[in-house]
Amino acid sequence: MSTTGTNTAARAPKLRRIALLGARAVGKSSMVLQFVENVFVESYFPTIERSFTKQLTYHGQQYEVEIFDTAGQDEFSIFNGKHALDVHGYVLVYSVTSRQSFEMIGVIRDKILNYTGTDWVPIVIVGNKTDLQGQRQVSREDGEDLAARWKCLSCETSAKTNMNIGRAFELMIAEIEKSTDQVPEEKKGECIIL
Ligand SMILES: Nc1nc2c(ncn2[C@@H]2O[C@H](COP(=O)(O)OP(=O)(O)OP(=O)(O)O)[C@@H](O)[C@H]2O)c(=O)[nH]1
Repeated sequence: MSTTGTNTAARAPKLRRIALLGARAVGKSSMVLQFVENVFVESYFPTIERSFTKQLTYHGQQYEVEIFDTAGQDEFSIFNGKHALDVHGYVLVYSVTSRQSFEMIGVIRDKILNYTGTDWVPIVIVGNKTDLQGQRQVSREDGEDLAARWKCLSCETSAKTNMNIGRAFELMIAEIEKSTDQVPEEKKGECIIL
């Protein structure tokens, strides 16, 4: 049976670019390393900026996902052209053991919205380090309530035990697809310039 152009296009991997942003040491690099290379490293090396690529299949569609692991932010970090990334979606990571890191994702989201001049961008909120239950400062409900307010998706993860790491990236793809479904066909695949 011959393959039509449309079917071929449907099977071609879609390129999706994702940036991980959050406070220092919340586990952004650990999440990416667990997702891409299935490893967890206990030692901490502050990130400057790295990118990784991984193929995944979601709802029968192949994706080539380019992931930008960014340097940890604090309230004084300048969010400007230095961090300029062409991305489709943002994974905002906090640690469930740090209230401050939870508050930081609000600061980062405001910077993204200011920078893009929009009131909504595809975001997934991720509360990492759930294996450290005794040190919790942010409840699951806090994360869910924030996601409801921001109209985005959220989940909790542990990069250490590999809990929900794949799911966090799948939710990001889902959120991006939700947004690209709402734009005309010829605009699909275009990126938001951050
Ligand atoms: N227990 C536990 N430790 C974690 C988890 N994820 C990361 N860590 C540890 O937390 C520390 C910081 O992890 P990184 O992945 O380097 O954090 P980061 O957010 O990339 O840090 P920056 O580069 O400063 O932005 C490291 O010592 C990790 O081993 C987790 O899920 N559970």
